[in-house]
Amino acid sequence: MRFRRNQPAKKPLPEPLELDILRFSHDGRGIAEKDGRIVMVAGALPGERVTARIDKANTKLWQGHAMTVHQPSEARTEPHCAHFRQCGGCQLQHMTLASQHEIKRTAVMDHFRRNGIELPEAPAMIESPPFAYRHRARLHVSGKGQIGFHNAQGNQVVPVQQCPVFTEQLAAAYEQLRTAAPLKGLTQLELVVDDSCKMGAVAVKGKPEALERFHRWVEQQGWVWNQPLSYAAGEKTVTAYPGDFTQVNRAANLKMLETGAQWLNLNTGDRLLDLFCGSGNVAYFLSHRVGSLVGLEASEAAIRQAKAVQNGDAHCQFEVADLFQVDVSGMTLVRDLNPNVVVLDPPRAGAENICRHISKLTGLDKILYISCDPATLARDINLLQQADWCLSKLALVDMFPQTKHVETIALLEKK
Ligand SMILES: C[S@@+](CC[C@H](N)C(=O)[O-])C[C@H]1O[C@@H](n2cnc3c(N)ncnc32)[C@H](O)[C@@H]1O
Repeated sequence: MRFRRNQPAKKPLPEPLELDILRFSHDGRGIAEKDGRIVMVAGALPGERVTARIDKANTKLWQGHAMTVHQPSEARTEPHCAHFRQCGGCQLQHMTLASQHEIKRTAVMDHFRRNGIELPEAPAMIESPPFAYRHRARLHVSGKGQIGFHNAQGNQVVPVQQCPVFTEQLAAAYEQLRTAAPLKGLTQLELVVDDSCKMGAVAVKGKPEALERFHRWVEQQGWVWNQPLSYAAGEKTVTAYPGDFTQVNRAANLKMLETGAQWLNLNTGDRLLDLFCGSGNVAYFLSHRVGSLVGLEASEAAIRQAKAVQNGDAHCQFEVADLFQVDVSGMTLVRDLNPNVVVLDPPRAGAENICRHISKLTGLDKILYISCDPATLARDINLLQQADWCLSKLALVDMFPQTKHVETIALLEKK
């Protein structure tokens, strides 16, 4: 016989309550205070009085969502998408683009302040079309074979019919996929459209027979799943397989690269080291402006693509490297390059290890840091400042409108 220990009875959640929303959280929720406790309310804006249902209650923090808004803020707008609230993809569709920019600016400045960096002024925002910007999407499939995005908790697939942040071509392909593709047995797939409107779709996770069936269907549509797609990078064209990293917002990506190029003001005497280079989006945008270039990246597939588009660019070299493990200053390829400019474009984890050691590259005088996570960017810039680097330019890039995410680009110069 097995005995169960008595579990303490679960405390019931508090009744819905009326709250005055005081400020934003970094992820776009409204913050209120009640009896010395912080209450985070999804779908509520500063200045609003709302009735909120509490979904999670700890001693010091309650979390919930707005059921009724009694005094709407001027920053409030009607969400475009019927799935807003259920779908975890967008968090900010209920607010104007100007307020979205304000929260993103505040979030970046707060992260910098926490790391001891006071910004003299609010950084500029490189803007993007607010909708129809996304040319690539990672999608999930439910047990019933319905396709969509995860909910905010990441534990359920929301069967999305249409997504307003998809470009027109991606939206048309999504409709075809949703209504006609054999999805049962898959759990994750990626859909992408390249700069020549060629479609790609690759099953990422699922049962082997479901993957095979899906890829046969992809081929029947004239789409690709195991061939590279093409993207403009300035004067060059880079390629990447469906499922591999490419910037999701092509228009904002180009504006960001133009800003970076202007800040760096490169010439043919420059030697550029591009770390986390992917298949060469940044490297090829800048390659014709520099004398020599080395790109390093962990993905073998991406490096193969970067090498494949060199077209006689003998001054560009690309190699596979795990940049979280190696000290780049010790690599022969890097020592031979003797870079004076580094581009860093790491994943969300940032580039802490590199920032601790980068000053060993004694010829270096400029670092362009492109980041998709302001928390790790601020941590890394703090490290660089301690090693005699000075933050000389900073801009935000609205790479993911309607979502809480923001891209940031920073120029650091040696003191
Ligand atoms: C934000 S993407 C930037 C890619 C490229 N610069 C671009 O614009 O397309 C980050 C890149 O870091 C690579 N990466 C992730 N972990 C890595 C590691 N440990 N070492 C080297 N590269 C890594 C990813 O494969 C991805 O290509």
